[in-house]
Amino acid sequence: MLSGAWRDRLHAWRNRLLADPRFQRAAARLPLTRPIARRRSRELFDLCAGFIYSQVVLASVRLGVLDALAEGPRRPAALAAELGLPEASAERLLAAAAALRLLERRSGGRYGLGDLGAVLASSPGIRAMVEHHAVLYDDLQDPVALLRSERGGTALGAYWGYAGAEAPEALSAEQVGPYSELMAASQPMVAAEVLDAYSLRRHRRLMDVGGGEGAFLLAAAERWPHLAGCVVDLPAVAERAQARFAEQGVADRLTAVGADFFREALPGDADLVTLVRILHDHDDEQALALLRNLHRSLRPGTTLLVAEPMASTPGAERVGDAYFGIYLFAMGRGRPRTAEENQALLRAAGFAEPRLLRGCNPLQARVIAAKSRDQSP
Ligand SMILES: CC(C)=CCC/C(C)=C/CC/C(C)=C/C=C/C(C)=C/C=C/C=C(C)/C=C/C=C(C)/C=C/C=C(C)/C=C/CC(C)(C)O
Ligand SMILES: C[S@@+](CC[C@H](N)C(=O)[O-])C[C@H]1O[C@@H](n2cnc3c(N)ncnc32)[C@H](O)[C@@H]1O
Repeated sequence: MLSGAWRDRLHAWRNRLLADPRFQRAAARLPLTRPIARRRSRELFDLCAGFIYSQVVLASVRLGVLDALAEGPRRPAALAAELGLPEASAERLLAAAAALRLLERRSGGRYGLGDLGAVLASSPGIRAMVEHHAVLYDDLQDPVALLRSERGGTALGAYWGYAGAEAPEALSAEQVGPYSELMAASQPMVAAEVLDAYSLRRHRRLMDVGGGEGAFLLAAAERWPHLAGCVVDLPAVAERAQARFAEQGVADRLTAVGADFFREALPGDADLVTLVRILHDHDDEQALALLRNLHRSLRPGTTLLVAEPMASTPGAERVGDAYFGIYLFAMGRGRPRTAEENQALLRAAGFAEPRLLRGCNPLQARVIAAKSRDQSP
């Protein structure tokens, strides 16, 4: 094993080599290194141009290109009028979207859905996120100013009304509506990952803490019809959940409780508790306070699942460290934690045996299971 100092020397040598234009030209010419050189230059180009790709995705979603092509391939001229675009603009957008594999060129000058476009067209959750990113775009206009600023005071912080609120329990229906809708739209992707990672067969009662308008609880109850449960969230959000349960005719099995999860006692009758996309919203001190408050409410042996995207996840570093790292920074509080950091927080709050579950796709969430401990002295 190389020591840290030797590894640093090796990296310094590699970086000098990579920065040398003669090495770059030679690597691009040699048949053995050419594929690597091309891949690296494409990767760097993509990092520099990613904002344009994102806007092509946004335009395709907003103009309804994907919906239109979900019905079958079309020519640009035929699509232009429907999209409300001049023909030349439609051609430019369709060619860009095809290069990004949202679309594919088909025979006779037509375009159809590409493989990535087919997934995007089928997912209201991803589309809602694409639209939502407009809020973050404003805050990222000057990333250096954002990074130098005191955290808070951003458009994204205002969007997530509870972030930095003195009295989150007083948030109004108007303040919680947009984020609750966004969370509900994107929840199916997360719920699938969590429910595939952990079987609820032997559980009877699920409490989803910070469960929004109940989308995760509904997905769990649909997969496991024997299950009853409740959502705990801020009063204005719990009202939305209650209305949803009534609308779906499951209000006898699923209920909603309005409470501040930092300060109030939570119902203690569940044998499974979930925190889905919750802990990373909060700085360490608050996350620990939440876990401790939760632990106080639970019977010993209750299972807790923590599910959220995590930092340093092999193969999903860009999601955890880059996307959610910057997203939560702009939001004004919280950070993506590694699985190990989340496990340490759980132990510090009194939970035992935290273990990372095997999942299918860590992009949406990784899942940690732990148990509440006996708290009697
Ligand atoms: C021959 C054929 C047909 C195939 C052979 C090859 C083959 C097997 C291909 C597989 C194809 C396939 C099934 C692909 C599936 C792709 C999927 C499911 C892609 C999913 C993509 C998901 C995305 C892009 C999700 C984006 C989510 C975002 C941006 C979430 C943001 C969340 C936020 C902002 C949350 C905020 C909450 C807060 C505040 C941080 O707490
Ligand atoms: C990022 S959302 C996650 C919602 C849901 N678990 C999901 O994954 O779709 C965070 C949730 O925590 C709730 N929340 C924030 N602060 C809270 C507090 N102090 N007490 C109760 N709920 C709170 C919010 O209202 C929101 O529904």
